[in-house]
Amino acid sequence: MSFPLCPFTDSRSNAAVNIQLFILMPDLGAEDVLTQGGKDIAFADYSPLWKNHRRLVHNSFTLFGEGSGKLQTIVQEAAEDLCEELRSCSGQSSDLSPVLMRAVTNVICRLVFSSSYQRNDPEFLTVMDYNDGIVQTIARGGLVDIFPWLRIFPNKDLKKLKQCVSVRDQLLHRKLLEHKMTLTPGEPRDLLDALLIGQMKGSGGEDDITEDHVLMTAAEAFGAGVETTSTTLLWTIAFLLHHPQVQERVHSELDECVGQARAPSLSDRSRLPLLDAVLCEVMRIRPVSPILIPHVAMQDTSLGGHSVPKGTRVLVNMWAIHHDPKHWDEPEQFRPERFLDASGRRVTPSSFLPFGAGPRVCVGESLARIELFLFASRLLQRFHFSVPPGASLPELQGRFGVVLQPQSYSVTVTPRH
Ligand code: HEM
Repeated sequence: MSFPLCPFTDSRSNAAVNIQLFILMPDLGAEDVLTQGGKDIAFADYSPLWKNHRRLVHNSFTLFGEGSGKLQTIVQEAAEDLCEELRSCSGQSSDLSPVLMRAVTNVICRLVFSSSYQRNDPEFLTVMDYNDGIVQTIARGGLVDIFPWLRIFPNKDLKKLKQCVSVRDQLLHRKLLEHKMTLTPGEPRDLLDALLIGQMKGSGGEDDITEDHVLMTAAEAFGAGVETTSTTLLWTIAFLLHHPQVQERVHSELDECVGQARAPSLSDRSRLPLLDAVLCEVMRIRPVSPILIPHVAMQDTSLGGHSVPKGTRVLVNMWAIHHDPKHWDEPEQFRPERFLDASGRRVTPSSFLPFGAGPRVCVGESLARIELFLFASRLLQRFHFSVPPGASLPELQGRFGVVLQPQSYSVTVTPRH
């Protein structure tokens, strides 16, 4: 029997459960440096403290998300800046990656500590610089520390990582102090405020978060929220270059349902099912996190007939789930229609899990979906994307950095109106 293999690991999945099992090995350092030994959410062990911490973050994303419209305003403004930047290089061959990265980083800066930056603001350049340093050193290390069975993290990368993390922590610490001095309990302005209020409300129990948890959560919003979202947008444009007829249909949908006079808003989402389906199909065919984040068995158990001793590191092979021919007809084909029913309404197949599932499902899922929709809809409302004359179509194989990303490619951006 053959199984859909994730090309980015060398392990065969078990088709019944699509899970890969590894014996837990000692951690090697980078994860500790990044998170002060698990004071974030993603790498913290399951515990009452982690539950409380995650709840605080989830509640603040909900507060700023669909309900209040604050996040919509932040993303729409960032999308406007992005469009202006693209307009200035229209007709030229461009690499979208740094432009998208800047736009998404700016959203996270506003959401986390309410700073809104111009492109060349020195503080913004510092943020971009240390984030890039962290991403590059981790990617070069082959994710060894996050996936520690791979190999020892090279020392020079660990040194560079420590430098970047130190600059990051100094900046976040300064923001934290400024926030403490201007905080109004009951009126959180951003994620830092919401976490500080959560910390102040602690009852002195074992689930109280500390100031270090507040700092590491702020840091994690960048680590988990920038590369994932900007890379998904990059994949979206790459697939639309390969499928120009799909791009045309998305343009028509936007013209009919939104027009040109105003920016798309979240209330348009249900009226733009094709665009929504394109984003889903991109996350199915190229999940940026194809083996999620490693999980650990908390007790002896079994999965699909394999015994799983307590402490086993468990990897969920999302790549295999998203490419399993039992669930997806011709899984290698890019077909947004999979996510539409016969009357064109959006549907969600049960084997579609780009944000994971269960208690450790991505805590930024709703935030990410809002960003993806608002950025993609505004970009496609205003621009046509094409392959520059003489250039090749983007390579769709992908490469594994911190996330699964496309090889760099160039695109010509042409204003539509
Ligand atoms: C397209 C964008 C994104 C994708 C595809 C994505 C995907 C994922 C996946 C697959 C996981 C692991 C789930 C598991 O192991 O079971 C995860 C976890 C996580 N994500 Fe995201 N993510 C995205 C954006 C974001 C954003 C914007 C944030 C926050 C600003 C965020 C914060 C987190 C955190 C904190 C965790 C760890 C959750 C926990 O362990 O409880 N993510 N994400």
